[in-house]
Amino acid sequence: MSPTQIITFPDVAALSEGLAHYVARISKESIKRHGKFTIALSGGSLPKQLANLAKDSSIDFAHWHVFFADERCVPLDHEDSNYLLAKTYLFDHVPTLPREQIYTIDSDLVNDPSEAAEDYISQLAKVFATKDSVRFPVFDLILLGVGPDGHTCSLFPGHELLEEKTAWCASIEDSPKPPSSRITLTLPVVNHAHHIAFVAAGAGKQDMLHQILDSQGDLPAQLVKPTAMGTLTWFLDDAAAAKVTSATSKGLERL
Ligand SMILES: O=C(O)[C@H](O)[C@@H](O)[C@H](O)[C@H](O)COP(=O)(O)O
Repeated sequence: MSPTQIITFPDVAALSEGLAHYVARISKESIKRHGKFTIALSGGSLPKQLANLAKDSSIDFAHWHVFFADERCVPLDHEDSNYLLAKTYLFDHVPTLPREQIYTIDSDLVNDPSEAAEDYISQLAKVFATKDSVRFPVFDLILLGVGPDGHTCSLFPGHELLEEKTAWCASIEDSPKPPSSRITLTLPVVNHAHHIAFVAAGAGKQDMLHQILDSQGDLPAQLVKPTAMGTLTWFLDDAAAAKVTSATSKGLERL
């Protein structure tokens, strides 16, 4: 497994710039390699940090296929919707990204999370071939956030969903972070991605990041371990990284 890279930036503005460079690079490499770029986005503070991507005219959004690493079971225009956040900060500013290549939760199924997860698996299968022909989707890039309890996607500490070994997407109806009903990519899907990047900023994440990055454990974010060919990169601002003692490299120097 390739080693984890931890990259730090002086502030959130610099982090967003560095993240945009990184996403643009992987988008180019992926489109060159297989004619498309498959990406999964998280919610929380992440979509706002992607706004710089819309300013990069070298990005070929026409070949993007966008999924959600997790989604809340709410209508797409609800204030809790991760799709709405991504639309507000990114999709509305990139008219070249075809709307049919943005794969959202089916808003008719938000009252039935397990049906919504099944439907999302079918949507994944359209892009990643059928469930029978591939074991797991291999995303070019999955962008993750991390919560103060060490959760990522909608995979929470101690939750039975961490044991899921075969499903591509699963539902959860007892999420400790509201809203309680969600769908989420599973750990095997996350770990099969070519590139996985965590993005975290702010002093409120210092202690959790120290625990995640400087020790071994079974917090959901610690269970994100790319399979053989994958890379794992952490994008942190200095405030979030203040207590991390593992080797870090400085922002754009490395990118
Ligand atoms: O739908 C969600 O709730 C998110 O996808 C979740 O997994 C998020 O990424 C983390 O909670 C970090 O959130 P912040 O970036 O807001 O701290």
